[in-house]
Amino acid sequence: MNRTPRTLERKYPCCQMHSQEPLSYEDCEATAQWLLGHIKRQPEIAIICGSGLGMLAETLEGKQTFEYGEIPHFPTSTVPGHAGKLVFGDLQGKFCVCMKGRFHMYEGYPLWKVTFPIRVFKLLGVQVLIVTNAAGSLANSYCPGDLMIIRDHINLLGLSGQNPLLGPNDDRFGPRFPPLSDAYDKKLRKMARDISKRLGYSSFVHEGVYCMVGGPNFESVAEARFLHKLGADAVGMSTAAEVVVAKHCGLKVFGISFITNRVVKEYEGEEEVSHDGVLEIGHMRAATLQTLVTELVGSIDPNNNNLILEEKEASL
Ligand SMILES: O=P(O)(O)O[C@@H]1C[C@H](O)[C@@H](CO)O1
Ligand SMILES: Nc1nc2[nH]cnc2c(=O)[nH]1
Repeated sequence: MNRTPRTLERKYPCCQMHSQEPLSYEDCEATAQWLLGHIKRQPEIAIICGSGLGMLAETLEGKQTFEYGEIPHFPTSTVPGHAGKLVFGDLQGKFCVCMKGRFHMYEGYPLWKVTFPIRVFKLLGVQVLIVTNAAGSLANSYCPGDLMIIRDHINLLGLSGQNPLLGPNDDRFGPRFPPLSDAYDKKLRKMARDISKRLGYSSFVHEGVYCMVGGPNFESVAEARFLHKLGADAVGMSTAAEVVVAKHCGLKVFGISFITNRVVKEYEGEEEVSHDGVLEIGHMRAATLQTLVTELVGSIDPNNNNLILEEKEASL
């Protein structure tokens, strides 16, 4: 029985999504074909811009921009700091596609819808996915404004049965049981560490474990302590589901978190986290993340299995 009242569906289109079947391979192909009919060539690298980090998309050269609403089957962004635009253009000589705004489960979208763009990117010819997000720090040594290269993730939703790959598997995307032990590409992580060193960023660039929770509330003190004990260094409301789908369809993945706040782990503390605070820190220090991602894109050879541009290899 469909329990979503029609008036609610009209006001919040994302409520309607719950009553739909997951989008098929053919739907993804239709979206990819529509985009290929509008862009000059196939993108090699996709970048997902997290909360408040969309300015990176503005640095692309020869930009072509599409509102999510005009792209067949695309959901729409409902969160401040997520503009809802897909931007194609050149970055460091690579043709890239940037999601200026992503989708979250707390907006009312099922995870297969949240991750739909990843499969479209694969069908567009993308080989490398760069995911960025805003996250709160659990590790005591991290400060707001720091960056964390994602070494691994804890997909708390996945562990509790909320996975974008639930349901019949379409082998054209990938295997029924994809391995996730090497989710965040080792070479890309090393490249990012080396670039951070060269840029003088080492003191505020960490490498750690990201935990995805459902949100939209920020953590209680007991939850924060629990996640820290589990081994998470940072927590956010995105990314892991996107990475599961990216690995399932064979993309190479690099992930980086922008630490916007400390997650409160003490009952005596005065700090309180807010989305406005997250956006404010994001704007203040977004340039450093932008520089690091731009340099990384410049060092990647998406067509080389080794991923590293030969002339850059010597300088790293
Ligand atoms: O899209 P991301 O993961 O960057 O967004 C984070 C998590 C929440 O959506 C929001 C909280 O302020 O920022
Ligand atoms: N869950 C969660 N997501 C965030 N996104 C930015 N900061 C936070 C945080 O403290 N917790």
